[in-house]
Amino acid sequence: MNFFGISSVQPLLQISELECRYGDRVVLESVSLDLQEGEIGCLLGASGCGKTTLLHAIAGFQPIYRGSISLGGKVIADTGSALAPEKRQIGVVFQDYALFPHLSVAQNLAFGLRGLARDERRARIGEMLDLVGLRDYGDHYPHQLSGGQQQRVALARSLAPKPRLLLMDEPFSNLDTELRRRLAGEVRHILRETGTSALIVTHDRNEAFIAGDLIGVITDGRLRQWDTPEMVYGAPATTGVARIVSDGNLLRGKVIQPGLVDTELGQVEIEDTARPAGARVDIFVRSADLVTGEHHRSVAVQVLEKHFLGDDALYRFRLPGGRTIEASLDPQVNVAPGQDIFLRMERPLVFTPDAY
Ligand SMILES: Nc1ncnc2c1ncn2[C@@H]1O[C@H](COP(=O)(O)OP(=O)(O)OP(=O)(O)O)[C@@H](O)[C@H]1O
Repeated sequence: MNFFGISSVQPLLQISELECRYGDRVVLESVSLDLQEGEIGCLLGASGCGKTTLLHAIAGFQPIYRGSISLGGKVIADTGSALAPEKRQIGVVFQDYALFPHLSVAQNLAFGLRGLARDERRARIGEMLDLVGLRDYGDHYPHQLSGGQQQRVALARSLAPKPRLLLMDEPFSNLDTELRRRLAGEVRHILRETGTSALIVTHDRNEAFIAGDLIGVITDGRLRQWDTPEMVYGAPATTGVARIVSDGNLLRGKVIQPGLVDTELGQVEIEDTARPAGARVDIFVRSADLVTGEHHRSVAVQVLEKHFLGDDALYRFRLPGGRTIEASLDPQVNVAPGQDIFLRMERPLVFTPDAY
């Protein structure tokens, strides 16, 4: 128990000030995060930001330049030492499933269970197949399964030896959007059922929101925020995080009076009244938070494009100053390219300029 009466539980995974390099090039810098036993963390970020490098460092496939990684309170890697990957009790699921094509599903699962007695092994395989809903597929070969089924086998194979931590690198990226999101939900359920902690790399924010208790957003090799899905979405730490967790537009602004900002898209009220008149701010407005109709804060903008998407439509507008922005609006809004429409923003997110 600490001073506040909250028991301070030792995190399962603790990464502290981690730095990784390829040659002289720094690809991860000052990365720190804690993952508690049973928690699922999702790492989000654009291609090349360093997500896979981070997973590889945790798994033991990537040397670390600075900082440390601990599992269950024991350092498994720091600047001077590294525990061999096979001794870390960490399971890994890759994007390409990596199933052995010449082995049946049951034999694939048996691969990680070579230390067990035959009966125990058979029981564990049955349990795992049940868990992933493939009870009758033990004798099938990988090529006889759909992509989603293959990924479930890969998950079962990684969970079979009861790893302390499971790492998944873009596990669903070979699947179509609908299946990807459904599997993200299933994986969450399976990890919960087995009490397995996991870190999942993805570039699909919806997948991350569905699967994760915590979301980590990486831009340019730095972990900018490590927080609940609600906080990462509702209060992104930087404009870079905002861009990764939602579609929207970044506008330059200037505080005219505390609580009121002038931008290229007119004036907008902000909750933060601590910023003084004259201060420069960046305003991020989500595409879904742009509203049409006459209002004392609205500005006339020109419709450039309209793309019907079904439930909504994606519009591109030209602001009076010349730049373009995107908005997600009701497809029933009756305007055509070339026409003007009144637009204003709601729920602006305010940042100090250049807070990437
Ligand atoms: N073996 C390597 N040698 C040199 N540079 C590398 C190597 N592997 C990755 N990189 C570089 O390190 C950076 C981070 O790569 P990493 O694979 O971790 O990114 P990522 O976020 O997982 O990307 P993606 O989403 O495309 O898989 C990239 O700029 C990449 O080009």
